[in-house]
Amino acid sequence: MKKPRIVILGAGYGGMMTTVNLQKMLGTNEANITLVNKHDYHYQTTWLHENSAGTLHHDRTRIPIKDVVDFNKVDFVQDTVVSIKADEKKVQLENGELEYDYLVVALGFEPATFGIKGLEENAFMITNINSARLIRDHIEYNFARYNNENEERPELLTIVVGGAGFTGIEFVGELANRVEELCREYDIDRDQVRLINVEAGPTALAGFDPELVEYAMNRLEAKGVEFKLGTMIKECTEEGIIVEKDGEQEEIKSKNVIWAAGVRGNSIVEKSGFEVNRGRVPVRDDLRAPNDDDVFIIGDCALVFNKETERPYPPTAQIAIQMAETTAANLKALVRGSHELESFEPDIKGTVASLGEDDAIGVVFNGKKLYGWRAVFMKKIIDNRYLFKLGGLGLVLKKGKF
Ligand SMILES: Cc1cc2nc3c(=O)[nH]c(=O)nc-3n(C[C@H](O)[C@H](O)[C@H](O)COP(=O)(O)OP(=O)(O)OC[C@H]3O[C@@H](n4cnc5c(N)ncnc54)[C@H](O)[C@@H]3O)c2cc1C
Repeated sequence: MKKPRIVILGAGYGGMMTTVNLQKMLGTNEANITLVNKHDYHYQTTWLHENSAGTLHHDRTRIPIKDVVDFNKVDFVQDTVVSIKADEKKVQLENGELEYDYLVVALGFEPATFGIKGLEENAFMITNINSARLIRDHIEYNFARYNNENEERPELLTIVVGGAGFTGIEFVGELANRVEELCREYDIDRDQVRLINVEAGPTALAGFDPELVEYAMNRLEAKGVEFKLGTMIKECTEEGIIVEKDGEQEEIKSKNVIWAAGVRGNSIVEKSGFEVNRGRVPVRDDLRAPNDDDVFIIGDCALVFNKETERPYPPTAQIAIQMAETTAANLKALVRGSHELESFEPDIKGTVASLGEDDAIGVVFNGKKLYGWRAVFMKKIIDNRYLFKLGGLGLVLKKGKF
């Protein structure tokens, strides 16, 4: 009998964990498993703000796929997905085409710019290893330029971060530490540097416990972060940003604008004809696409509602990893001829946001609040736990945080 072909698109949290689970659950005689990814490495998206700020080298964040995936059991194809032709059960790659019986779409996120003028052209975005390296080098280059210019150009030392959500706050926390180092390195007085965090909503870290938000803002302000809350970015230009608060517009000149205020699912999914809501596919309980029994959509490409609050779960690595576990179990069932599939039940264990490497806030285990070193410690446990699940103790020792 012909073995079913399982194709997994994207080697992020969702794709890697699906692959690693399947390679343990299925025998090589049961299915042909293929993993497709742009690069030959997996990266931890949750560490990209550190790579972007320059507080953690990107090689700590990258993990060669061959170190984790058994190439005797899984075919790895390094290529870029162009489109999914679900009606033909094919995937179009830049350099070829793949046919599948079952497909797992785990292509991750894209920045959402909400139509703000000039943002795509002029702002940097934290999306992958390459964009993180660019942001790090760009900021450092501007600091290096500052004392070599004939006229004073404070915009070289002005860093604007759009968005005070989870990613924006974590990034600003890293930058606050990095700015100190850059000032020492390039003979710059810290007072000349502006690190501005702009947020349209009335508070930073919307949805987080207000006491923790206050703690985070106080700690970051003490490190020199200027918050501009209730402030809309109206436009981003080559010179900086134009913001509006209470009907008043202001221009903030900056050569370092980084947009960290929103994500949507990879647009390949929408362009391939899957129906999306806020850029993500509202999947069925078993994580399959609404009208396709052979396509699972997971991670940041999927939209899953919290049945109690009737609001969508925010896209997180935690959820992507859990979705991968359900998807692998469901694929195993389908391959073995069962049609009784598991429903996905998110098990939110908590959320911890870092404020630089030396501080953090979090809510864990039924609402317990954590601050400072306890939260830092918890964040390391979360990160190391993932590495353990992915590649065992060896990977924790190689790439873990201690
Ligand atoms: C700075 C930052 C900090 C975060 N912190 C946290 C946190 O602390 N906790 C938490 O739970 N979540 C956090 N998140 C969210 C979390 O990273 C995402 O929800 C998670 O990465 C989603 O996993 P995924 O598998 O859907 O996609 P990803 O992990 O983004 O993986 C997608 C993969 O697909 C590949 N790919 C994309 N397009 C193509 C293509 N066309 N062809 C081939 N391959 C392609 C990419 O190279 C990548 O390997 C953070 C996000 C950011 C940006």
